[in-house]
Amino acid sequence: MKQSVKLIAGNWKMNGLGASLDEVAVLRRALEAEPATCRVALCPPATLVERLGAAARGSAIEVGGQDCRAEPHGAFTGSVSAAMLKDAGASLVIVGHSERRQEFGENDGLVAAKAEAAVLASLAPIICVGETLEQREAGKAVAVVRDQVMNSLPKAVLGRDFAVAYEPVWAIGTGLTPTLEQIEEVHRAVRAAMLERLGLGSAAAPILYGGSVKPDNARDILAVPEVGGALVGGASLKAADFLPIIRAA
Ligand SMILES: O=C(CO)COP(=O)(O)O
Repeated sequence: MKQSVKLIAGNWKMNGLGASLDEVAVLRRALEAEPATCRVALCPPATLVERLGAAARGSAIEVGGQDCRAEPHGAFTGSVSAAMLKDAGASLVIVGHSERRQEFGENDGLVAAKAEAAVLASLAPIICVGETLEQREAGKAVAVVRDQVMNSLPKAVLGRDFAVAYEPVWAIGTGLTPTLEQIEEVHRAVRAAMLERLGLGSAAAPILYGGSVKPDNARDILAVPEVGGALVGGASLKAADFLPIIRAA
């Protein structure tokens, strides 16, 4: 199923201080001069969500968080709830990024709970899945990703704004990408799993590709069937890199 409007989301990870908002101003001016034909979002560190929201206010740039706690509030030192991100001006939140699955031991059940918390707070979750290099080399990529989709998507996303992001762990920050055929194979499997899990109501939710998306490969990747956008790490930090990816959508 071809999506009409793609979503290009930038994940700044733990990069960016106040000065990075200059890049947002550059991006904003470029998009005001020539509007994007896709949705554009930036997910900065939590400390910058509010300021980035202010810098982007009135523009087409949406703001997102990079993670949220599944619980609405409580004694969870260092955590941020979905409602707090919403209150700070976010409209989206990434959940289940492989860096959190690996470094913080987050499993599919927790990711599903976070995605549910996000929709309850009226945030659109971007739910991440993806295989490790070991799993791909063992021929298990499709099975692993299918399993993650079946278990990381709560029923609560049905009828809501949400996206799934396929990010092969071995492609993140490495400059390596799967072939276009491999991307298509996994994206088709993700769509099939979404339909099996959630039914036809999930057909409009985009499936983003993430992992070493750059200005020079974005056009080809975004033209692959079932690729409904991109989740961009390193190349989202500078407007000069992010803008060509937006233009390729
Ligand atoms: O993890 C990613 C986005 O969430 C991808 O990061 P890179 O684009 O830097 O490979």
